[in-house]
Amino acid sequence: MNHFEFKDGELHAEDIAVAQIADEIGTPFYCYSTATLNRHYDVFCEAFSDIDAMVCYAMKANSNQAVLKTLADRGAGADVVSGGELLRALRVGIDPKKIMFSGVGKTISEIDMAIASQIFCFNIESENELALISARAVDAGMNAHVSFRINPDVDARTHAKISTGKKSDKFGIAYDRAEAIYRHAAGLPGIRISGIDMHIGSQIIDLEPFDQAFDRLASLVGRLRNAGHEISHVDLGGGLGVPYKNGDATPPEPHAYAEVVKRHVRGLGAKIVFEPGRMLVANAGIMVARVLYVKRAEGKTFVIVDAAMNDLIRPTLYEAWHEIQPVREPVAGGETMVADIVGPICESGDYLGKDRTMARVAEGDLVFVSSAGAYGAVQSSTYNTRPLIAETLVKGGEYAVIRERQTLDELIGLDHMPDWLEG
Ligand SMILES: Cc1ncc(COP(=O)(O)O)c(C=O)c1O
Ligand SMILES: N[C@@H](CCCC[NH3+])C(=O)O
Repeated sequence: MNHFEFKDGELHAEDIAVAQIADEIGTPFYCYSTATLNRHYDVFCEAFSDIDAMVCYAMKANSNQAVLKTLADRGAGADVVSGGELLRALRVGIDPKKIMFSGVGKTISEIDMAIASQIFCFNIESENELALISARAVDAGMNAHVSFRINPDVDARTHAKISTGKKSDKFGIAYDRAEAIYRHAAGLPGIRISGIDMHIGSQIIDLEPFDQAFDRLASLVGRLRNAGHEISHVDLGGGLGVPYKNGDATPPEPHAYAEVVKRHVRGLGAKIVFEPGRMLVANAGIMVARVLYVKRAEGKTFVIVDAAMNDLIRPTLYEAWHEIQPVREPVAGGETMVADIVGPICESGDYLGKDRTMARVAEGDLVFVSSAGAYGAVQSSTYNTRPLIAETLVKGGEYAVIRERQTLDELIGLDHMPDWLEG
């Protein structure tokens, strides 16, 4: 469900015409809907209302402070993967007791910051990280609450670049080594074991891999408890896919996913933690761009827009499909065209969509790219010295700019001239 709809022939974000925002702030920009964010969060939580669950939003999907605060105000905790994300979460007032720290490469300063903040838990991914966290906690005179991310060696059947639960992936502790590392951790100072964790990948549209992985994790929990370890929470990660393209296999609804979850963990008597990212924010956002040129080449038409791969890299990085349509509602039976929708960047990989049949557009028209709320703005870059674009948030009939478009002076000003080039 999302709140981007055509009304009176024009795309609206909730109750505001997207063209109005474009006229007022210029293009390109991201636009998010508060109502969709709230709705997605509520649907996910409702599916787990009958168990002890904690939802830690995987803020890597969209870490804008206003988006984060919208979800935090609804009750979300945060799954963070860097000191920067931790700071963002603390700054919007998320209770440290609802913050998990994931990731294979936590640095000393990030570990110190998380220990000092007394977060809910570190998800530890290696023996070396365990040793470092133990040492830093002892130095700080504190105990760090930890769980271990277990790699269940399950194929999530998603894009290879976003699959994380096979033993060939860099993530987690090998399933067969789990009991040994818990035994070792139990004897370390500064370490307080509190749970277990897994995350097998993203944009998963099939319940079977979840089923297999949860089954493996639940049996491991039994063995760890028999060995005397306290497993008071079980973190099942994120990964639930979202619909991007009409006609593709429909991803499972949260309640179907919840059934699989509960089948495996209901009897464990543990708090169940989730780290959803994409399913909360992907369809709560669009990217809006303006057509610069329509270029007819031999056997091909290119719609060149003012947004590019630096603003939304998913199409070229993961061959991802995002629906692209004009902001003015196409009339039934109107003229169509087949085109590649591309940006101004000097790479043939700079496209937002290829061979798309769409309503005919002309120079100056506005188009929008759907399902761009997750892994959109957060993965943007300034390649070709293109400033980071604005982000907006709509609520009812109002909108706010929640991140200004970067100015060229800000962008170029990040460079420093060494002494030998001065003058
Ligand atoms: C550790 C961890 N948790 C949660 C997520 C969120 O995944 P998704 O956005 O697919 O829900 C990710 C990203 O894949 C992740 O790496
Ligand atoms: N960036 C990826 C998802 C990565 C998930 C993070 N572990 C995407 O856009 O699909």
